[in-house]
Amino acid sequence: MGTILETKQLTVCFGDHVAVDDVSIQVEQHQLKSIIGPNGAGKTTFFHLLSGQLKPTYGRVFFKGEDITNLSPALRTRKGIGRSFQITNIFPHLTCFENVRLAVQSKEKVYFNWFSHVKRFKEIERKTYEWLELVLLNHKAGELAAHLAHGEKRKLEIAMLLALETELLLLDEPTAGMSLEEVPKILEVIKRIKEQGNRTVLLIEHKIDMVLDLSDTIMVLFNGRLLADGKPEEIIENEQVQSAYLGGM
Ligand SMILES: Nc1ncnc2c1ncn2[C@@H]1O[C@H](COP(=O)(O)OP(=O)(O)OP(=O)(O)O)[C@@H](O)[C@H]1O
Repeated sequence: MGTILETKQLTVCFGDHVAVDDVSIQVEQHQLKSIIGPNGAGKTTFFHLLSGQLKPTYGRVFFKGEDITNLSPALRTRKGIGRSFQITNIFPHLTCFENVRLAVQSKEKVYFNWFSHVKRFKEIERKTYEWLELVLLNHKAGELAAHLAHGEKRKLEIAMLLALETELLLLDEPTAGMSLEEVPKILEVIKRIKEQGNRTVLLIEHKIDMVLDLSDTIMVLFNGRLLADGKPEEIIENEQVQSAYLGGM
């Protein structure tokens, strides 16, 4: 295991407002790190800087040792950084199966030999069902994505990110807008991804029980600054974190 993602003094200003302020972190490969902090702390802005939607005013982002600060979002995706975009990445008029198959196919090479083509097709189909199974959507394979419940759409989006062989998953509040019944299912999906052991996950989440249950480490942002970064038990005990949260509320 080593560091897969690193930020050095990452900073972004909107006019006079410093939304992310001098944040230096390291994320270990195959770990799950959560980002918590009160509303407006800079969590989503920090994700924008990692995925390339925003360029920093100052500081650098490194992925697997390579400086990616100036790369576009598309190039970062190709390198293995995938972000869930609150279901805007799915094709509503295709079935769940077709959505995931598109992602699987985009990672496969196509051969123009009839026999290998048939074999390849079966392999793509097998992989597609595997991803649907992992996100607990195999029973919905034939259903149009547009007809899914909100939580199911989020799971479909995660399946597509996994099928794209994303090494680093950026999940921004995966339970946002979900019904109470849907939340445990997304929790189960993230646990399954962790159990597979070959992805790194950065998770923004307000549900603190879920964060404590899932995280190897937690970083806390407050007014754009990194207030704490450590194991869940250290974060819970941290007095600055406690007062920031209580003060923030
Ligand atoms: N494009 C922008 N222009 C100006 N200010 C912005 C912009 N994007 C974010 N901000 C400000 O930066 C701060 C951080 O916002 P951000 O959305 O990152 O917080 P957050 O921690 O994700 O909050 P929440 O938990 O409510 O989603 C806020 O004060 C927000 O108003």
